[in-house]
Parts: sequence; structure tokens; C-alpha cells
Amino acid sequence: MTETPAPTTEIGDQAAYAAAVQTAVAASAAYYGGGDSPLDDDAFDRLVRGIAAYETANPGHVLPDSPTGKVAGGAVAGDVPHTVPMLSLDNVFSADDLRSWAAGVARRIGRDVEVWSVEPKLDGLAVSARYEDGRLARLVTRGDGAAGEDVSHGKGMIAGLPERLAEPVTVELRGEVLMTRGQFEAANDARTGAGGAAFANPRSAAAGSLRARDRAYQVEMTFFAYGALPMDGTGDDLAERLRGLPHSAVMELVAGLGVRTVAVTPVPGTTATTVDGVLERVREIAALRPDLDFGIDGIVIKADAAADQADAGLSSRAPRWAVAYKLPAVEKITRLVGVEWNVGRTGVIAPRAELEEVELDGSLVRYATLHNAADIERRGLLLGDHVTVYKAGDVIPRVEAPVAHLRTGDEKPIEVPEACPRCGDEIDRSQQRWRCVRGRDCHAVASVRYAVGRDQLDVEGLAGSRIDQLVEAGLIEDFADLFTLTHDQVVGLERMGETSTANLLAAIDAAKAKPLNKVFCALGVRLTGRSMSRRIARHFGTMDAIRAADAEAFQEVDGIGPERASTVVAEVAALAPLIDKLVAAGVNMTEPGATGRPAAAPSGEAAAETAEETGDLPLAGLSVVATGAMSGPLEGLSRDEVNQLIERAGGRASSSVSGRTSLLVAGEKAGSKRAKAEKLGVEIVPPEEFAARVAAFR
Ligand SMILES: NC(=O)c1ccc[n+]([C@@H]2O[C@H](COP(=O)([O-])OP(=O)(O)OC[C@H]3O[C@@H](n4cnc5c(N)ncnc54)[C@H](O)[C@@H]3O)[C@@H](O)[C@H]2O)c1
Ligand SMILES: [Zn+2]
Repeated sequence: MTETPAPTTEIGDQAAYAAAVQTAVAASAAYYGGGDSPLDDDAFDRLVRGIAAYETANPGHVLPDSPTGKVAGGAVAGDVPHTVPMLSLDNVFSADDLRSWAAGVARRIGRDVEVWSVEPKLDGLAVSARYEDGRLARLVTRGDGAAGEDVSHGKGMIAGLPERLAEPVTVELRGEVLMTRGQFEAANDARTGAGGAAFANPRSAAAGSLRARDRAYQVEMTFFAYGALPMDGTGDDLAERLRGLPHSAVMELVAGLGVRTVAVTPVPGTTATTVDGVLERVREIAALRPDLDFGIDGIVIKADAAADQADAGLSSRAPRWAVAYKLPAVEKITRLVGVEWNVGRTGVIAPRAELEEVELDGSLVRYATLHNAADIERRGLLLGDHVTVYKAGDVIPRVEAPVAHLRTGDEKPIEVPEACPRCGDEIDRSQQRWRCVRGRDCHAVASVRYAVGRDQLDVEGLAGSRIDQLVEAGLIEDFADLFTLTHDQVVGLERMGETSTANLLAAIDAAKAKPLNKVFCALGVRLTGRSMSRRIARHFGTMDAIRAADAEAFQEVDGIGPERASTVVAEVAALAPLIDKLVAAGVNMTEPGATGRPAAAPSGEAAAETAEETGDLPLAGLSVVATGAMSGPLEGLSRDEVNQLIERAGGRASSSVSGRTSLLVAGEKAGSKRAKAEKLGVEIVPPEEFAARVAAFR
């Protein structure tokens, strides 16, 4: 889990301060009101921290509108008073923050907290649901914390919040209203179907839908309770239990009334007796985040015992007995700068968004899926739009929607292809997913064209149109089929005479003798180009050796790290039938002059090729080993994540120190690897320094 320091927007003078306050208040109003904020959460939080920093330095300038210290930044209000204020939560961003926060609670109450409850922080909007005699009577938003807005009209639209409880009790439940992924997609369908603009994200969709009245379409939302309070009319017995039971037991009671809690999700609330136990659960929930079908933006940690809560008390903005451990943002606003159209193996033509680079959940994102052409239309995207982009963990990043009010007028329509971008044939648009009319043949045409290209098998006289013809006639499905073409098959084709047939077959035959590196390159293995193919061929010597190599063996090749190695191994395995066909056709499978065993020190040429493929990345051509516990900006990164970082920065990640190692990143407890590196004279850097070198790739 990465822990990011909290960056701040610099505010230099009073005018900038006033403007910042105005921006923050307007953004909050949009955010809580269900409109689209022009800022993503990171940008908003940076701004508010900047405002707070300015106010600390210039207490005389503080404006009454300032969002600091207020629930919802003071941007929203309501007319239904809350009996007990509905507060915000303070944040922590790291394990250390959490430890000092927990120590602070213990100091305040004069004893250790014995039980903590740990729950996901649901990313929706806070709602109070008042039940009278077991019937849902009133729904109220959080508002400014003291009073909220009556949204009782939303009653029938919220799953998890029953009209009637299992028992006829009077009670106030508090919880989060959100949209699951499925509800969000359905809501967007309904809204765009009714001629409206797409919702920017599930959170604002929920906020907007709950407040809206008289909509032409129906949407569904979900409620998860995270608290319960007695109210006027609550029986003494229940009131006493709600006041006296630990939080975890109150949540069980609530679930027993038939109201949804996170107990039914993959991330149920749990308890822990130590801060270490809390942190372990924080990591577990964070790891599950990408798989959840609803958004979470952190983990809420609460003192579980009622007495601890009562003794810790509240500040004006947040309870002192609870805190939110914030997770990195998984949604950001960035610009859509281009749309690429890719054709898959089966001929499906799918658009891909090219974005202004943005950091999301610890990685840099430049591309995101756009699903299909209808989706672009439905979401109303334009080229140059600011868009919300979502990515968590290994999930493929996706564009949610444009932030339409940030348009400048310079946005352009997204051009959709007239013809298949790969083979130029027609597009079948009869379904949502467009396809090349050639279907799988489109891939065949493209891969054969690639295979016979100048840098691969270089078959003279085999033009693109000729390949189209061969595929259409059913004579070839892949380039291995070229080698078994007969004179009769070819001469029968249109515009093929005796001479050109003989020439073509001779050229194909000559290609059989190409060195292994050209043959391997012709396979079109992902993440390998011309020079990488050369290195692989030279390293292994034969196709048999390549096929026998595992990911570890591939990492011996200069420029191949764990990520690329496993892709190449998987691709080579998937290409087995094609390779078998080539072998059977008598195509050469050896590299002349190759030693056929793991090469010694990388040759100057190989290093140069690495640089050619990796550009001038900071670790280009370097073999890097990381060991010990990572600290500083890299704290919490797994070894795998560090290796990926090394590869992104152009290096080759390796697990053992040898004479070929260029750099050792030595964290605490580096041990024997450090000793070995010292002996071999390998450069050793601490994680902090390494983090600075590769900062752009984190
Ligand atoms: N993008 C914008 O323009 C913009 C504007 C305003 C606020 N924001 C974002 O909102 C955040 C602050 O919002 P906030 O004050 O509404 O909320 P918060 O992040 O301070 O947390 C408090 C809220 O957490 C929710 N919550 C979820 N799970 C919970 C649980 N298990 N137990 C208790 N509470 C739980 C409750 O609704 C509660 O009101 C900021 O960090 C900012 O990123 C963004
Ligand atoms: Zn095509």
C-alpha cells in the first residue's frame, strides 16, 4: 500500500486566498449537491490544505466563508435539524499518522483503547433514516452537520433501506447512500436515454439522484448503515442498548432489523485490539478495493466501546473517537487528448482513450478503455474534454464521463473510423461492438502482413493486396501457411501468371532460411520488437531453447525484466501451434553464430539496443536489485511493485546480486545482498535516493 504525503496548493497572497476560498466553496456545493465538481478529490484536498496553511500563517485574513473546520466545507445547508450533529471525519494518510492519532485518543480518555472497529469508508453521501414504529418515516441529508435537507421522496429508490424494519422500533439510522457499479451503469443508461448528460461518477450520480424530484426516469441506489441512535419515541430498552453497546454490536443489531450493513459485502466491519491489527485490516480492505462493486475512499477506524466514544467526544467538525485512513484517489479528472481504434484478434474494433498522463492508485495512466462507439456517443465525449477516469489496482482504467461545464468551446467531435483501421475493409456496425467484416481474417491479414515485412521475413513481391487475396481465398490463415502454398493454388488467383507465381514461391522459399531472430520477430510476440528479437535469438540460439525457457530464463536477456518476461513466455506458449507449423514447413529455427547459452556480460551493442528501445529512461541499460524494507516514498511497496517500477524506468529488475548488477537499492535489513554488492563494488543507494531517481515513474 503506498502512502502519499499530502501535497498542498501554494497560496501566496490575500487575493489568491480569497479566490481559493471561492473555488473551494463552489466545488463543495457542486460535490454535495450532485452536480459535477470541476475538481477531483485530490485537487480539492490540496486546495483546502493550502487554504488552511494560509490561514495559519495569516489568522487576520480568515474569511467567514472559509471551508476549514466545517462539515461539508460550509457549502450546503438544510432546514431539518439533526438531534445529534452529523459530522465529518478527520483523516490520516499513513501508518505513522494512525499510530499518533490512536495515541492521542488514549491520552485524551486517560486509558488505552481496547477495541477498535475497522470498516470500509463508503464513498457516497451521508443520510439519516428515521424509523417510527418500524416504518421508514423520513430521510435527511447531512447538510451542514447541524441541519440537512429532507429527501424522503427518495424512499422507494434505495436498496438496503426497507420500508419496514423487522421490529416495530423507533430509531435513527445513519449510513451512506451510494450507487453500485451496476446501479451506476443503469442510471446512466436511463439518464442518457431520457436525453440527459451522463453522470460523472457513481458518487455524484447518487448525490444528484437522491436530491432530484420529478425525474423522468427511475434509478436505484444502495444504503449501508454505519450507525444508529435513539430518537424521540425510542423505547427505553433500545435507547439504553444503543447508548451502551459497543459500535460493533450496534451494527449487528442494525443488521438484525433488516437494514443493509457492510457485513454482507466482501469487506465486513471487523474489530482489532491493537493498532497493528487495525493496520493489517486496513491493508486487507485496501487490497480488496478493486474487486468491490461500490466505491470506497478509505477505511474508518472507530473506538468500539461506547464509553471510549463518550469520553473522547466531538470537535465542531468531526468525532474525536473515529478517523478515516485515506486511500489514494482512484478517480481523477484529466484531459482526453485522442482516441485510438484497435482491432482485436477476432476483429472487434474498440476505441481506446489517450489521456493527459495522470497518477491513479499509484500508477501513471495514459490510456483508458472507452468500451465501444455507442458508449462514446452515450457519454457525449468530445476530443479535448476534461473527463473523469477511474482505475483501482489491476482494473483496466476507464473513462467515466466528460466534465461538461469545463468545456472551452475548442473541443472537437471524436472521429469514428470509416473503415477497419487494420485492414481497410468495411466495418460491421450492426451491433454495439463494431467488428471488421473480415472477423478473424482481419487479424490473419494483419499478422501475415507484419510477418513478411522488411524487418521480419522480408518476402519480396508479397504485397498487402496479395495477402488479402490469399486470406480471402482461404489459402492461408497465418504466415506459416505461406510455406505450404502450391503452384496450382497460386497460379489460379486473379492477376497471377506463371512468372509471378514462380517468383513469389521462390521468394517464400528463400524466407525459410532467414535467421531465427527474423523468424521470431515475425511471430509478433507482444513487447518484443526487432532488436529485442535479435537479443532473444542470440541468447537462446534455437527456437527449442526459447520454447523451453521460463520467465526466469528470459530475465537473463538484457532488457527483459519480470513483467516483460512473463508476457513473452505466455505469448510464446500461445503461439505453439503456429511455431509447430513453421517447424513442419522446414523454416530455419537457429541463430547463426549464437552461443546458445546464457550470454556473459552484455555486449556494448546490446546495451545500445536497450537504450534504443527504452529511450533515455533513467535506468536504461541498468540491472537493478532491490533488497530489504523499502522506506520513504517507497514504503509499503512489495518487491513485485518495486520491480515493476524498475522496469517502467527502463531498468532490468533482478533478484540476485552478481557482477552484472549495476545498482543495489538497499533498504533496512539488507543483509547478505548488501555485503555481496559491497564486495563486488556495486553502487548502493538507499530507497529514498532511488525513489528520487525514478520519481516520474511512480
Ligand atoms: N471534488 C470536490 O470538489 C470535493 C468537494 C468537497 C469534498 N470533496 C471530498 O470529500 C471529502 C470530505 O468529504 P466529507 O466531509 O463529506 O466526508 P469525509 O471524507 O470527511 O468523511 C465523513 C463521511 O464519511 C462517510 N462514511 C463512509 N463510511 C463510513 C463509516 N463506516 N463510518 C462513518 N462514516 C462513514 C460518512 O458519510 C461521513 O459523513 C474530501 O476529502 C474531498 O476529497 C471533494
Ligand atoms: Zn479489418
